[in-house]
Amino acid sequence: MPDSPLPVIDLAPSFGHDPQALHAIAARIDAACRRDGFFHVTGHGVPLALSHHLFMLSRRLFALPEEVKRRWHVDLSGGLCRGFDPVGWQALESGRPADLKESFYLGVDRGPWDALVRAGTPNHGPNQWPDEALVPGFQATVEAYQATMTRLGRHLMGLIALALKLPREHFEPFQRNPMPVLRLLHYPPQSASRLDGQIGSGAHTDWGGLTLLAQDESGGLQVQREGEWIDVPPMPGTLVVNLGDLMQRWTNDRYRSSLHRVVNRHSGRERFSIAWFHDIDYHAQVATLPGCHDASDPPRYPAITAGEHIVEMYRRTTLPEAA
Ligand SMILES: O=C(O)CCC(=O)C(=O)O
Ligand SMILES: [Fe+2]
Repeated sequence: MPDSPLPVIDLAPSFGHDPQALHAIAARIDAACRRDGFFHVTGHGVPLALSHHLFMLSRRLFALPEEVKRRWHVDLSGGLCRGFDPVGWQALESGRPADLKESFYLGVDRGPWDALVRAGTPNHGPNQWPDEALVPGFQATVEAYQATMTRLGRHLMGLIALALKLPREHFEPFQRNPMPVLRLLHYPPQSASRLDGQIGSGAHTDWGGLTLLAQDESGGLQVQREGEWIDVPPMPGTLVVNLGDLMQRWTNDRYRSSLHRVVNRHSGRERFSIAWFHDIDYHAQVATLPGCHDASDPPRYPAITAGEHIVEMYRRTTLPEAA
């Protein structure tokens, strides 16, 4: 396995009952969250066959003709951010040209009877599913992956609570009816004809709770540390975990939501990744955690509603539809 400048944390012992092992993992997570808010995890329990299968289906999906993919364009999701977004839809770094990537967004598949949907909660509703005949097994595999990542995300939130010297269940009330997002990403090869300054994903921080990222072997993900871009190398079988803005706010800046970007440097090579944004309940109030403020370090941020923050960030990074 290649070396990484980020810690590689084996989660396997955290699924057992040895309190010392748990304490040791929580301490490593604490250090990683304070430094960059970025680390690799092994022993995470996500079956390799499941993520391989999802990568394979993602390749199949993005290989479809553009006009077919546009049948599930996000703009057809009725104001939800669900479905296919082509190159040109998003610029994560303001002032840069559109990111050189296309993606497919999937959320919790909620029908019209769902209480949050009936209440008109932004971004809550049904997915747009590609036709089963075009990408056989897509829905079943996505749902299996979503279930696995929901469990892992909750598990990690428990470890982060321990890292913050809070009860392991501290974040449970914020994840009763959450709004996680699965995003399949495809970075076409960066060609000579690309626009000036155009890269796979412009520099950004993630907006929500945790991101759990599976990347293929191409490389290209970079995180900013003390003003320098450092590579987050692919390490087969591991996931990259990074904290989003809400974790930084919650911890009063003790934990970091770091700038990162994707530069697909291999000419002629496409890159695939799968991001799981483990976001909390839309209506969850994120206010400075106990233990993260005192008289000498009062809360730096007002309380914020998780969903409102995330929906606003979608709005800010979506480009007006190119003609
Ligand atoms: O594709 C990647 O490696 C990272 C994607 C990312 O940072 C994002 O979608 O927020
Ligand atoms: Fe990101």
